[in-house]
Amino acid sequence: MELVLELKDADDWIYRGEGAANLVLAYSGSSPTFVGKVLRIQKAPRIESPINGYDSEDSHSALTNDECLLWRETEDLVSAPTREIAEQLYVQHVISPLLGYEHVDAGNRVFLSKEFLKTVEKNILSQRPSQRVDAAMVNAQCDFALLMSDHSVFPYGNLQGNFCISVEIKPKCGFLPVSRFISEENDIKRSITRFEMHQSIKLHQREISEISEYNPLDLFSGSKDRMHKAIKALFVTPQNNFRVFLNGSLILGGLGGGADSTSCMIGEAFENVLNGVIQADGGQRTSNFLHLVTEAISRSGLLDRLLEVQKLDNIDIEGAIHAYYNLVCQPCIACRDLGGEKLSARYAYLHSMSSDESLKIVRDYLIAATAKDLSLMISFRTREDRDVESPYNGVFLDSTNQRFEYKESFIDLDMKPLKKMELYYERDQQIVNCYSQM
Ligand SMILES: O=P(O)(O)O[C@@H]1[C@@H](OP(=O)(O)O)[C@H](OP(=O)(O)O)[C@H](O)[C@H](OP(=O)(O)O)[C@H]1OP(=O)(O)O
Ligand SMILES: Nc1ncnc2c1ncn2[C@@H]1O[C@H](COP(=O)(O)OP(=O)(O)OP(=O)(O)O)[C@@H](O)[C@H]1O
Ligand SMILES: [Zn+2]
Repeated sequence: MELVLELKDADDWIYRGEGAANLVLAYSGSSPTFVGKVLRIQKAPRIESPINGYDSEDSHSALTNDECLLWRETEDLVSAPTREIAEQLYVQHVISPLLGYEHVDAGNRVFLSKEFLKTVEKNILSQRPSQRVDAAMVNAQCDFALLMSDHSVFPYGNLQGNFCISVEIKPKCGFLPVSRFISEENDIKRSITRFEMHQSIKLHQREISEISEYNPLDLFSGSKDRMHKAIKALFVTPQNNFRVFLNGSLILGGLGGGADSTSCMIGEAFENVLNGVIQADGGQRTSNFLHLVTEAISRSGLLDRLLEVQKLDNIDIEGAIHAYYNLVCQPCIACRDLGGEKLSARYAYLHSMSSDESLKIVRDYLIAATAKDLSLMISFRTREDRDVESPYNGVFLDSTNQRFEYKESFIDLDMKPLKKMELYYERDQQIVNCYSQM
């Protein structure tokens, strides 16, 4: 049976957060169908741009012809009647096998009445960050949303008296590119992470107020000490890379966007909120909690799996862009901009590839792009010794003598539009140039 949300349901849905493309609402009512779920609603930018994949004329059509070619091996995806359905199938058939079905929820479609959408948008307006409000609104043309597990709680509610504390990490790209197609001018990319370089342009454009202390290479290093260093850095400079929720309420980081660095006051407030969650004296709870997160992440090995998917980008955008122009059968803008016979010769190899090879490069690049932009949510609750049948992994925190169990899920697994390849190429150059100048 199709689920439909109508005006009468609107007040049960409260603001949980948002990114650039979607608004996420949590359920506060009592219907068993929705308890423990979130609703992910598409947004529409106030200024449309086809290059971002946003084009109202296009938004209800399915994939473009070139995208059908790209994803032709995933048959269902190509025959999907709308782009939204294709995107859901992408998560199911392309991403889940790579990241693990048990860590991915592709969601179920729920229909929304216009009145529901309008009322919800009005109800949550005051909680949305102003820059997100200025950039986009609810997509009124879209009459459905995705109903997904709320990863900041455990399914079927918490055991009595128990809590759920969850951490959301957007790790970004965890490796340095080694592609031979990176030009000499951009050699810096081989030694400085994209994340670090991106900070310069973000600072310059006042998107952030301070440079992050976080280094993705530490998080993905496999060394527990370095992972811990990364988690501590994320805590200090959460930006849009780190959030903590207690029973679904945000207790650290920015709701719907980035957050300023963690001041002493915020740090103290966080330490106080952890009272009753982490059994330690004041002053030690945060530190123990960050150890707990490190322990869980390093045990699970999920970041190794994620890194493998990110590394499907193995020739860098400076290589993949040429394959893109092969695929769309257009003159290569990258070769045009690079100019000079010597440079063109370097890329001639890419332009002489078979169409299957070009397709594979671009497909892998776009899958990697999803993996570089997703977030990982890890939720913890205490485990009693008697909970032996629990389906979740356990972790023991020596310093507090507490046993926890945790589950890990990936969110934000959107398919990136093929057209975005051009933007990726431009952005890559901008990031390197800005970093080099500063
Ligand atoms: O390119 P990046 O690294 O800036 O990533 C974009 C993200 O910026 P970030 O650097 O994480 O602050 C950006 O995040 P914010 O809006 O900055 O929170 C989006 O996730 C964007 O994806 P999409 O356009 O919503 O599909 C992301 O775009 P994609 O590159 O993943 O397509
Ligand atoms: N299944 C979920 N369970 C709990 N919280 C969620 C879930 N999905 C999303 N959220 C919350 O909502 C926020 C926005 O969701 P999401 O990242 O999917 O938006 P987006 O617009 O696609 O992001 P981006 O800007 O990266 O494209 C997340 O940062 C997270 O805090
Ligand atoms: Zn080229």
